[in-house]
Amino acid sequence: MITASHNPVEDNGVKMVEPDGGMMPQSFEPIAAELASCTDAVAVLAVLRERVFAGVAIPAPRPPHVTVLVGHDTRPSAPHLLVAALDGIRALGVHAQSIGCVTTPQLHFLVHAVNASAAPANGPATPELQSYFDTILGAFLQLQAPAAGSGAASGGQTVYVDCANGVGAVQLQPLVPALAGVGVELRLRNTGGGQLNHQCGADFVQKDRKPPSDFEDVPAGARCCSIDGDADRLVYFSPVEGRQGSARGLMLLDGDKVAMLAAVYIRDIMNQLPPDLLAGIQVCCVQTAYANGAATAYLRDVLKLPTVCTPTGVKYLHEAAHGADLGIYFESNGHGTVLFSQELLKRLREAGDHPAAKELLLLARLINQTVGDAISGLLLVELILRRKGWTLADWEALYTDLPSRQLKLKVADRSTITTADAERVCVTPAGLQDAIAQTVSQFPMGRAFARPSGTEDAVRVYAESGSQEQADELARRVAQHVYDMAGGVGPRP
Ligand SMILES: CC(=O)N[C@H]1[C@@H](OP(=O)(O)O)O[C@H](CO)[C@@H](O)[C@@H]1O
Ligand SMILES: [Mg+2]
Repeated sequence: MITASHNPVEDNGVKMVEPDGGMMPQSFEPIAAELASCTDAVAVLAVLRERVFAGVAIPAPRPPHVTVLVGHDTRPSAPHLLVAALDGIRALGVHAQSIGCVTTPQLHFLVHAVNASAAPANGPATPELQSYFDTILGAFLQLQAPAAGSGAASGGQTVYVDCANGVGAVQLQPLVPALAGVGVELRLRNTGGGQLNHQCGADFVQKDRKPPSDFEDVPAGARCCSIDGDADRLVYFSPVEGRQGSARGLMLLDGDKVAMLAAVYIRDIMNQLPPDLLAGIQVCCVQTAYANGAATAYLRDVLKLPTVCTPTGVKYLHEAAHGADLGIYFESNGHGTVLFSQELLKRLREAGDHPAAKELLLLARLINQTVGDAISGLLLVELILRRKGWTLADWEALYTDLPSRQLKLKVADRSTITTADAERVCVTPAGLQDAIAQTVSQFPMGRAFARPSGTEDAVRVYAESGSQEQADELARRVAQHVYDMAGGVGPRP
């Protein structure tokens, strides 16, 4: 998948999808990093010979029935990178096929689907994007029909969608008429007229806490959501009038809130299943250190669901969620999904006509099982809110986020900072963790950590405390410790 996701339009990159539709294995990361830093074709070939094709001729004998599918997002650099990618794959003796401008999760879904379906005698099945909509949207339409006599609300609902000027603007189109038919009016904004991810998109909304561009006329209190440039992240929000002429703000329902909504709903359905069906079935919610402390407390104290904390990055969350029969994982920034194990699906199928079992089986179709998916996530949220008859305010009221602050700073060499305990504790440089802990102890409900970013040359600091001012001050003081003890460069925070 040729995309740089939520990053600026001038960036581009590659996400690799495994034959089962999963993410690139971590063991390939060092090789991918070497390939990415090659400066010419000779160097690329050398890495391929030594690290990938060790001992095999290039081009290798063409493997029968092997096809590499290539998708891309809306970046202007996509067309020439697409040609380069297709040429490169074919030069290795492998069949390559472009499937055009698709979302990252659609590509994951299609790769999984072609490999999971029985291959016809003359080669693998042809990937059809329609199968994605048939599965995900089809399941939504079946699920949204309220059970007879349930009295679930089915009134009209308008949802403003910030498409980040990315591929979601194209791929959400088929949903518009389908959802209109069941009383949900999607109004797509930032559909390509402006710059990709600039002042818009899930990353902007979640980090800057401001309504995106092209939302000036959207009324305060409206139901809105925002996806990122390759449509694998989703956050909900509602514009809030600024006080006395100040800029408008927003009520944010981030990935943590999406996870809790999904957890509440799934727990309710599971409670309707016969207990023996669930014997030995493990449910797990996976979060990172960035999950708001109030969300973690809600999981533990109200939902009483087991939770796991992993390092930042969906590959870790996905892996941990796979370890359970039902794994719910979302990063606060809106990337995540709900995974069902084969064992759970088997038991649900065996339960025959049990309404709760049928509902969970449909949910496993509605929810993209390969990777976090903004389109599938939007349908999941709309389904749950409709089923519960909830507004965004009802959803937001599940728990109250602790005020938090994220900031980043530069140090000479961020690898001098190493962490443990899912990045919540600094191991080196010596003394940094003690300094952070000492500062945190002075703040009510204080929690803070610092970690080197995996994607940027920066150290990220996260803090939460009883008030916004305290969270801001705690983050600043932790950043000062990092600056002083880990070789900060530029102005001191
Ligand atoms: C705090 C934060 O949002 N970190 C992001 C960011 O990782 P860093 O390692 O923090 O740079 O990019 C990752 C890839 O998109 C995403 O998975 C992760 O959640
Ligand atoms: Mg993305």
